[in-house]
Amino acid sequence: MTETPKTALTIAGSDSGGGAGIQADLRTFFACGVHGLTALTAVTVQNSVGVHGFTEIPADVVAAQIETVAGDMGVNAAKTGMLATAEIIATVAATVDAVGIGRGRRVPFVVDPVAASMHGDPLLREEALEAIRTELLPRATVVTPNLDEVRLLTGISVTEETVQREAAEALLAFGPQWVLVKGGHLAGSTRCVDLLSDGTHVVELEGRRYDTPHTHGGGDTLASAVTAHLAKGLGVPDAVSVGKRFIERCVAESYPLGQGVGPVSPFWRLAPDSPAPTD
Ligand SMILES: Nc1ncnc2c1ncn2[C@@H]1O[C@H](COP(=O)(O)OP(=O)(O)OP(=O)(O)O)[C@@H](O)[C@H]1O
Ligand SMILES: Cc1ncc(CO)c(N)n1
Repeated sequence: MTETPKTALTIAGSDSGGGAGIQADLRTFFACGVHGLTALTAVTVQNSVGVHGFTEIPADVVAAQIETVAGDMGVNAAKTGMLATAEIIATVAATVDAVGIGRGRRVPFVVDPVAASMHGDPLLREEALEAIRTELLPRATVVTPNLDEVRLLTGISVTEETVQREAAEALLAFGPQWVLVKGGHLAGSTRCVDLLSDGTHVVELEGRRYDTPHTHGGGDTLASAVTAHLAKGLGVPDAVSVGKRFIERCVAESYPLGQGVGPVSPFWRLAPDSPAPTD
């Protein structure tokens, strides 16, 4: 018999194109050596060109998925992706509380406050933003907004790296333990810097910026890699640092697919000479 791997739960939407959402989360969990559990929140009709619509899953079914795997298999770390509506967000908040997931609890909780696809198509109903602020951010061990999400949540436009700190402070005021302000959308630089802060420790995670349009699923893949490494027992700064090295390589290995934006790729992890960044 093989030893049981750690488990990571993703609470997220499906991307029919397979590059983002729950599909990206599962392949990242696999690539990082943890067993992936899922609570599906919405089904998007999506390809490399954009999101053509979505249907959400009833909130009680989202809750039941979380409860049923947590009660039987146990969850070592969890993350959120697309949550679609204020009702689903409130239900997820109550359910993670009930099963011991979240800031200050046994199980670390990564909140990726997904608001729109990289094409600008909405993945969250407008009225649900306030629910992210009040229901999810206070429960987050780490929140991982991109720059558009930073602007929506705080009103701060990050146009240069120096403003990432101010944005992190503004987000910390909503109550998460750590904030990771991702810098993928800061154009015009050869480096790609994400800023991690808990208000006391501020860490600049610098990576190379690759000149590729194919970064679909990058945010989901980073948040999932962080979640996987939290599940394995790393602390937040180490899990984020490993996650950043993981996503950097996934962007380097991204590929074209379809007429639009191709996905980042964790396939390099399958090569026998490619140890995980923590190995
Ligand atoms: N061209 C690039 N080269 C290297 N790393 C990148 C590049 N673009 C983004 N990244 C990294 O990928 C991760 C995701 O960042 P980004 O800000 O793009 O998130 P996102 O907008 O949520 O992603 P998504 O494309 O899934 O919507 C970050 O660690 C960022 O630094
Ligand atoms: C389902 C889904 N979740 C998240 C994203 C953001 O990458 C996306 N495009 N689709």
